Amino acid sequence: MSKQKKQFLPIALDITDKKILIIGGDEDAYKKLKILQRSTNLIEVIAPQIISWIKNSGVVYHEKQYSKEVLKDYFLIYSCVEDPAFVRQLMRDTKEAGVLLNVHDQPDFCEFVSPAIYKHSNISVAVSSNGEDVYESIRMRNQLKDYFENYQLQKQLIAN
Ligand SMILES: C[C@@]1(CC(=O)O)C2=NC(=C\c3[nH]c(c(CCC(=O)O)c3CC(=O)O)Cc3[nH]c(c(CC(=O)O)c3CCC(=O)O)/C=C3\N/C(=C\2)[C@@H](CCC(=O)O)[C@]3(C)CC(=O)O)/[C@H]1CCC(=O)O
Ligand SMILES: NC(=O)c1ccc[n+]([C@@H]2O[C@H](COP(=O)([O-])OP(=O)(O)OC[C@H]3O[C@@H](n4cnc5c(N)ncnc54)[C@H](O)[C@@H]3O)[C@@H](O)[C@H]2O)c1
Repeated sequence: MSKQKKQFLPIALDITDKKILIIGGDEDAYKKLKILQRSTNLIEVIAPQIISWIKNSGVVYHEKQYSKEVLKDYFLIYSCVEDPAFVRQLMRDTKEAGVLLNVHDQPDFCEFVSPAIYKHSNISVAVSSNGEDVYESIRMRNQLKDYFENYQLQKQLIAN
């Protein structure tokens, strides 16, 4: 039987005073951290080995293995670990703890996916392909970014 296609709902979540956990401490985790830092400072990282870029980014980090007891302290979990056995266990743990999980670059395992975002003051434009074509999302976000930046520029020119 063919697998049912996933459906993702684009929404905007209130993350005020809510901590986000990134599991994994390599370059992928760093990229994810930089994206999340555009929206919040309440991010923590856990991994047995953490690269210095992450350590120097001002984030709270825990240089140790993840264990499921930590999940209750966080609102969202982003995993940047490749090991499939680890991911399978993490999916069970997050389900049990009732916390939402994003698995970096693996839509089949994601309970939410990250859109490509353009943010200007209070306006956010978020593009998602329902987890199907991230390159198209990034391309479209970049086009929208150009459009909005030109629009801002034109407004400034008219005002002066
Ligand atoms: C938008 C962004 C947000 C973010 O990550 O926060 C994001 N990916 C970004 C970058 C990026 N991703 C990849 C590269 C190539 C370089 C590299 O390999 O490193 C780059 C470019 C780069 O890193 O510069 C590879 C990739 N990504 C996924 C797959 C698997 C697949 O498609 O099946 C593959 C392998 C594809 C292949 O086969 O080649 C999957 C996902 N990536 C998503 C989001 C979700 C879908 C969103 C949607 O619905 O469209 C989803 C489903 C899950 C998730 O991760 O949430 C962020 C842009 C940040 C920004 O520019 O602001
Ligand atoms: N079983 C497998 O198939 C398997 C397992 C591991 C890695 N790999 C492959 O090996 C390559 C490189 O592996 P890698 O070591 O860079 O990837 P990795 O996914 O093991 O590690 C990525 C990051 O996650 C962290 N991490 C690993 N286990 C963790 C845990 N229990 N708790 C918290 N953080 C943890 C690491 O410290 C690292 O920072 C990848 O391409 C991957 O596909 C395959």
